[in-house]
Amino acid sequence: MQGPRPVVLSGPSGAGKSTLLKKLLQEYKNVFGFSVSHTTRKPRPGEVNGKDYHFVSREEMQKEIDAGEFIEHAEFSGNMYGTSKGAVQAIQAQNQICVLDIDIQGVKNIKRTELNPIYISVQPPSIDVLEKRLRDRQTETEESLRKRLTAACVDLELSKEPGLFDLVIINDDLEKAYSELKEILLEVSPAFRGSCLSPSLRVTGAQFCSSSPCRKSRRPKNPASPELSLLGRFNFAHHSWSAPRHFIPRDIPSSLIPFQSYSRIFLLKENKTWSRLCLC
Ligand SMILES: Nc1nc2c(ncn2[C@@H]2O[C@H](COP(=O)(O)OP(=O)(O)O)[C@@H](O)[C@H]2O)c(=O)[nH]1
Ligand SMILES: Nc1ncnc2c1ncn2[C@@H]1O[C@H](COP(=O)(O)OP(=O)(O)O)[C@@H](O)[C@H]1O
Repeated sequence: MQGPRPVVLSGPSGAGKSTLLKKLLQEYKNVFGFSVSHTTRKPRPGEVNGKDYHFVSREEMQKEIDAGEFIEHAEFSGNMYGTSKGAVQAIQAQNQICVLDIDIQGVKNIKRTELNPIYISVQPPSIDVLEKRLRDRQTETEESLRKRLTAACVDLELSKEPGLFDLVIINDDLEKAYSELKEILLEVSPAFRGSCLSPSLRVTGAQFCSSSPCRKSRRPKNPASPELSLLGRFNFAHHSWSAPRHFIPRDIPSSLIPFQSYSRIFLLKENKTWSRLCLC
């Protein structure tokens, strides 16, 4: 699989995955792409075939699974769900960060593949709150609500397995949970961090790059801005960073210190604030 590292959001039904994802996809339209799963469950009012899910029959889905077209699939609450290879490839072909919303069985199955995503668990503050949210959502029958609550208890127990998730978000206050999600992604996804730089910074960087040959590891003679500094260089041969410390002014926040996915890191100071500009 190519492209930026995908992101998996998992957690009990009703925990708030779709709500958080919608906000993320809305705020960062061309940065993230949603992996549209297949399911045999019936569409809910407002759900669009091909956008929310590919709604298919059990026979159709089984046929495609047998043909090896799925990365993973699972049975949840009496229906089949699965991620097709095509769903992920469609996002990666656009160089977007692919986001998957899958259950805990899917997480375990994806771990056996080479997809290598970042695993985030979204959890409710309590089972009682989860039940209330699911009831208020008005999408479930009493029977499917019961099944989801039972599955939620299993999910919350299994998700305690050390190392299964990279991070857990407790979705109590929505805005707080969303901020946490963005912070986590900024921390762990170089592709997201790169996309958060303002276009003006990127343009400055491009001009800067053209006037400064990529092979040179010293500070360029004529930087586009006197406040633009080369922070570090990744040595692909030794897989190590060289960050000449004397280039780093004291007021740079530690969150801007080099990350191993870039060959060069520049910093730009604008309005007294440091921004990182990453160039490969
Ligand atoms: N394994 C797996 N789980 C999926 C997939 N798509 C959705 N799910 C999970 O299936 C569960 C039920 O999804 P859904 O019926 O949309 O209900 P909701 O999560 O309560 O909105 C959720 O936990 C989803 O994360 C998939 O492709 N694979
Ligand atoms: N932090 C929150 N506080 C209150 N309600 C929330 C919160 N997050 C989500 N919800 C609501 O809870 C319900 C379940 O959220 P949803 O995103 O559909 O969960 P999931 O996709 O994990 O099944 C939705 O009606 C949603 O509007």
